Order: sequence, then structure tokens, then C-alpha cells
Amino acid sequence: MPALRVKICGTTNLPDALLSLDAGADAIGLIFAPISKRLVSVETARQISVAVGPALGRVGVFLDQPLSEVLRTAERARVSAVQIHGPVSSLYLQTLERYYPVLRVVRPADLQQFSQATPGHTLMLDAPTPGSGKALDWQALRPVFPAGGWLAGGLGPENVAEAIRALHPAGVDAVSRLERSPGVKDPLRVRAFVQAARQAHHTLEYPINESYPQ
Ligand SMILES: O=C(O)c1ccccc1NCC(=O)[C@H](O)[C@H](O)COP(=O)(O)O
Repeated sequence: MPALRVKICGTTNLPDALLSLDAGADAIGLIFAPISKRLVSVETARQISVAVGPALGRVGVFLDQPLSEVLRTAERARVSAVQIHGPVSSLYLQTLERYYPVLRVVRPADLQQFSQATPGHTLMLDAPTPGSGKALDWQALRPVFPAGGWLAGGLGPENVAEAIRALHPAGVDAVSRLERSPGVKDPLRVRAFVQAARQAHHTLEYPINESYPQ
């Protein structure tokens, strides 16, 4: 069975990065979108990246930002992948994919434009407003959820198992429901989230449908 990837988004400081690592997460999200309440500076992100080293993936998160800014920030912050929100051109994505693995965020309403993830380009389904803690309708998504896709949107320790059982995502991502306040993690909830996700994944029987990648 393919391993489940667990990403803890909105990390703004080193202790929280180390918490995610210790909790068993695969990756953290470092948000560089200026509108975010979890904005991290490039310098802090770089210090986190260097400190955690290869043990933890660092995903640079961007929203409606020019390609040149994404590439420059990603390089300076030493991220290992990038996550792209908002409408971007194919050329933008193709260029980015030459440098970094890309998590391409899509909203349910836009899903019909994207059939499935491609190598170096993984789809992540999220609520229309990122970081809002709003859950998606997992049952409605069952027939259209992309093979190999990741899931975000209102996930937390209480509901991640149900979401995994409904959609068999390849990865899960969360922020709002794992915080004490924006940008500050709640250690118990981070640990409970990773544990609940891993447990639910272990009890799944694959394949959910014929389209899951082998
Ligand atoms: O979380 C933010 O503040 C944010 C702002 C701008 C762009 C992206 C942002 N978050 C990206 C994430 O990966 C979140 O984890 C994802 O949207 C799920 O958030 P939540 O529903 O709060 O768990």
C-alpha cells in the first residue's frame, strides 16, 4: 500500500517544525503568501530548513505570486517542494516543475479541468479559501477525487480518519484545527492529527477504485 503523506501547514517557528518532525509528519508548510496570518519570513524559513535538514520536507506555499518571486523565495528558504494556490498558466507550472516538486491546489469547482496528477505535479484539493478550516464534502467528491491526490480543508484530529476512509488520499494537509492561535501550533492536536491519519490509513483496504496508482 502506498504510504500516506502528512503535511502540517503554517509553520512559523523552529520549535513547531521540530514538533511536527517528532510527531511523525512528513512535511511542514512554510507560507509565503503575504495575505496569510501564518506568514513566515524567508530568513526564519531558511533557518528552519537548515535545522531540520533532510528529515522533514519543507513545502513553500504561494498564492497569486509571480514565478520569479516563487523561485527566488524557494531557493533562499531552501524548501524541498512548492505549493501553488490560485490560477497560473501551464508555462508557469512547467517551469516550476523543472526545479521543485509541485503541489497544485485546486478547488472542488475547478476539478473537472484536472483529470489526475502528473509526475512532479501533485493535485491537492482544498476549500476555496485556504487556511479557513472549512471542510469539503468528501462524499460528494468520491467519484471525482483525483488518483494520487492530496486532501486539505478543515481537517483535524476528529475528522481526518473519516476523510481518509471516504477518499483514500495520498496525502493530507491541515493548519487551522492544529493551532492555539494563527501561526502557533497546539502540540496535542498536531500529534493527535498525525496519529489519527496514520491509523486510518493503515486500516484501509486498497484499491478504493480502479484508478489508484500502483
Ligand atoms: O493557511 C493560510 O493562511 C494560507 C494562506 C494563503 C495560502 C495558503 C494558506 N494555507 C495553505 C494550506 O496548505 C492549508 O493547510 C490548507 O489551506 C488547509 O487549511 P485548513 O482548512 O485551515 O486546515
